[in-house]
Amino acid sequence: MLTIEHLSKSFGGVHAVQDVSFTAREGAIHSVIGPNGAGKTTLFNLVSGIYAPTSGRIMLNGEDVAGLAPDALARRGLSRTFQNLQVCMNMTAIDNVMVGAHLRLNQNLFASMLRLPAVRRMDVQCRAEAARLMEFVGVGAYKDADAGQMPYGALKRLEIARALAASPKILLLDEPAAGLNHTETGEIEELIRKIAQSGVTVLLVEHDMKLVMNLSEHILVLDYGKTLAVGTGAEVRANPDVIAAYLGAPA
Ligand SMILES: Nc1ncnc2c1ncn2[C@@H]1O[C@H](COP(=O)(O)OP(=O)(O)OP(=O)(O)O)[C@@H](O)[C@H]1O
Repeated sequence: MLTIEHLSKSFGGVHAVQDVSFTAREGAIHSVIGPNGAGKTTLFNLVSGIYAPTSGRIMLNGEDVAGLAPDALARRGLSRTFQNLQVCMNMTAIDNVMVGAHLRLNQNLFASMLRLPAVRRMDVQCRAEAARLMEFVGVGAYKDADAGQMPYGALKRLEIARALAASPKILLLDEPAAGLNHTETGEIEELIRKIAQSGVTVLLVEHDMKLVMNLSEHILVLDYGKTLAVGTGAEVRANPDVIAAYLGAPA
């Protein structure tokens, strides 16, 4: 479904991602881990169309999508969340989720301005779907709330609902547990599992190792922009290079 081939990205003299290859299996949960500055965010930004690669290919369902903009990728079934919340606080929670659906829907501006019946019907459907997704991620109680009234943990879930509103086949989650307490992290773990069980391929960047190890079928470890190790949780945990990179000691 998603294959990254020899992907590299440099910023001037900084080689943030160097010759990274990776394949995501449909319906599975994959994680990208590595010490600070390893290149995880850059890799996510490449895959989600925020950066164009310096070299390499990003194949999504057989098409090279490297350099396509995020909205073009959303229409091809790839959406993401952000490490720092990208929720509009002056909008209602449900309107935030509906923004995600509009990435996918091909709305004619003229028809929208005239509020034609077909547009109104689509709006009603879109709102119902957004409400369903809010229930799915566990923030159904905030359907009528302004986003600004929601606690941080609920906003993290709201952002996931917005990404799901684009009906992705592959979902990139950038540090979904950042800033969450132990209980909330456990709940996010359950939610991510539920998303994968619904058939969505998940790609995760996360610093919480327990969450990564509990969830991931496959892990890519980056260090200084390069692939340090790949494998299952047990494999990467036992890898002396990975241990050295995290502890800062020679293997
Ligand atoms: N826009 C940019 N311009 C210049 N250098 C950048 C840019 N983005 C990232 N870098 C550099 O690329 C390297 C990889 O950074 P990146 O943010 O991808 O790492 P990371 O693994 O996500 O780190 P963290 O875990 O701290 O978020 C770092 O050396 C960083 O300083």
